[in-house]
Amino acid sequence: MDKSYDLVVIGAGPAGEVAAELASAFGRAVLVVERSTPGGVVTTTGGAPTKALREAALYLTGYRQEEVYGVRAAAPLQAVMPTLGVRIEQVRDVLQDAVARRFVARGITYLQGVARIDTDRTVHITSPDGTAHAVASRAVVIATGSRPTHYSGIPFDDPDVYDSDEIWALPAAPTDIVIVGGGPIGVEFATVFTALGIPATLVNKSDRLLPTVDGELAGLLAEEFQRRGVRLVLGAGADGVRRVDGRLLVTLSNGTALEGDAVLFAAGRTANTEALGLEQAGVRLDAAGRIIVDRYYRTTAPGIYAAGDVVRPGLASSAMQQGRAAAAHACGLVFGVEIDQTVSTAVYGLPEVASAGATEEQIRSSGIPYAVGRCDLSTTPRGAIAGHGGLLKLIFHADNRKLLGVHCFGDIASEVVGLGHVVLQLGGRIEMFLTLALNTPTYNYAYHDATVDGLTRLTKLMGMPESGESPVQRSRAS
Ligand SMILES: Cc1cc2nc3c(=O)[nH]c(=O)nc-3n(C[C@H](O)[C@H](O)[C@H](O)COP(=O)(O)OP(=O)(O)OC[C@H]3O[C@@H](n4cnc5c(N)ncnc54)[C@H](O)[C@@H]3O)c2cc1C
Ligand SMILES: NC(=O)c1ccc[n+]([C@@H]2O[C@H](COP(=O)([O-])OP(=O)(O)OC[C@H]3O[C@@H](n4cnc5c(N)ncnc54)[C@H](O)[C@@H]3O)[C@@H](O)[C@H]2O)c1
Repeated sequence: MDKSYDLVVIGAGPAGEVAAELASAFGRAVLVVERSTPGGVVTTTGGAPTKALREAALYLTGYRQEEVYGVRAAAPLQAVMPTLGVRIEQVRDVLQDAVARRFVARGITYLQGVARIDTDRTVHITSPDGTAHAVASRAVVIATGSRPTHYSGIPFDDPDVYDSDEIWALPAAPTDIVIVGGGPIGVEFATVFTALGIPATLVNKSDRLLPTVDGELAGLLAEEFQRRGVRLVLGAGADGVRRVDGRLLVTLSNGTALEGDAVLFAAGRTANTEALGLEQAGVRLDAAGRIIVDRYYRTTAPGIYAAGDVVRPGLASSAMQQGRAAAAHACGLVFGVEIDQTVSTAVYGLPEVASAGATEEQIRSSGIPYAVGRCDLSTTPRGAIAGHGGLLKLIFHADNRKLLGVHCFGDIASEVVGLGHVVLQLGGRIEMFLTLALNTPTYNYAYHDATVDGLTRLTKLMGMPESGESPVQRSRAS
């Protein structure tokens, strides 16, 4: 045995990093094993590179500024493509270096290699040069993440059929592209290709985009995509891809087919559980191949925990919360066990779509009486200056006026929902926004107008209930 640790963390993505840092902050001896680079998917093919790509594509092509200023200071596509690659590498380097530095600063031992767990929580590590290590640990956190799901019938070995890991190796701009999957990945890549002037078709099995997002915002995004020339094919699944006369043909469940120069398949992710020795270690998987955990992120094997995408592919934010909770329990710490139950998401489309809390569909089906306040962002000083519209939508309980959900469609929507997220966490009422001297011009000022709108609608409803379409929905389930 090379050494003994209090905690061995397998995987240096967001879940693994925060698990390690919490345990180390409380004086535990921690080893992180990572087969690739520090930072996980967020820094290699996920959150940071995709947003860096989007931001660079929008900036270099002047895409969203043309309709505001009437001129487009765009660089030609041939010049833009290499610049995008350079920029993404810079962002990756900054973030991977930052994670590596944090490990050093926090006294966490970091070892590059592939890890496998043995029966007695011994972890075997094979370094890139083939050197084998074996370490003992009081506890192990598995944070090995996920990868794109490959479905049978989809020829991923074709050089022009990509998943969201391989798309980064695109050698040149395709003449057009079919994107399969209308979840966050499909929406974000449709945004990038459209900004670059590459015709994109987006196919989604579900009859709407972003099935987990508030329907009103998903509808606004679909309208905006169509206005900008994205071809949307909703309610049809892609069941095959083949080559016909040099082009790719994507066959759909509705009997039709779509043609493209390239295909991006972005329809879900699969947990990385292979070759970890889980079976001999006693760690059980569910039917979808994900590690089964309890509320403390304990697996079915004593002293072995799992967190992040390997438990359920989701967001970096929730992966971090789970990693912290797992490490806290593994090390007997009380700090950090609580998980934020407010669902919060941000998808970086055209424009951003972000939410915290319940959607209108969820609230309606729960039978809670609710009201909605809206603000058209183009009517706020900040929106007018930017020249871009959008929507801030606040949903609140009609009886006690507690905020239930906040949804935003517009520039920096991912930042704007933060204020609502805090009020949701505090269990605050909608009028809490009126107690804040919200700075202007800011997009956050829209909370003021949306609150006044919501209260006005609520008062009208309470005072004079009437049939027909009402801005305030009183929907008590029978
Ligand atoms: C294209 C894309 C965009 C995304 N955008 C966002 C976003 O904007 N916001 C957001 O919140 N989330 C986003 N996500 C999701 C987010 O990236 C994941 O939820 C998050 O990375 C999960 O963190 P994790 O630590 O569980 O796993 P990962 O980040 O996948 O890290 C797991 C690590 O474990 C390592 N590993 C695996 N097996 C072993 C082994 N046997 N031994 C050693 N190391 C191993 C891997 O190399 C990897 O580094 C995006 C995902 C994708 C694919
Ligand atoms: N900004 C963000 O937060 C962000 C960005 C990218 C990815 N992610 C995360 O990464 C993970 C993967 O994202 P994703 O978009 O691949 O998956 P997803 O599961 O969120 O969405 C996949 C979509 O593809 C559709 N689909 C499935 N099979 C299909 C088929 N054969 N034909 C057509 N449509 C099909 C589904 O109906 C669904 O709408 C998610 O957990 C997501 O939260 C988050």
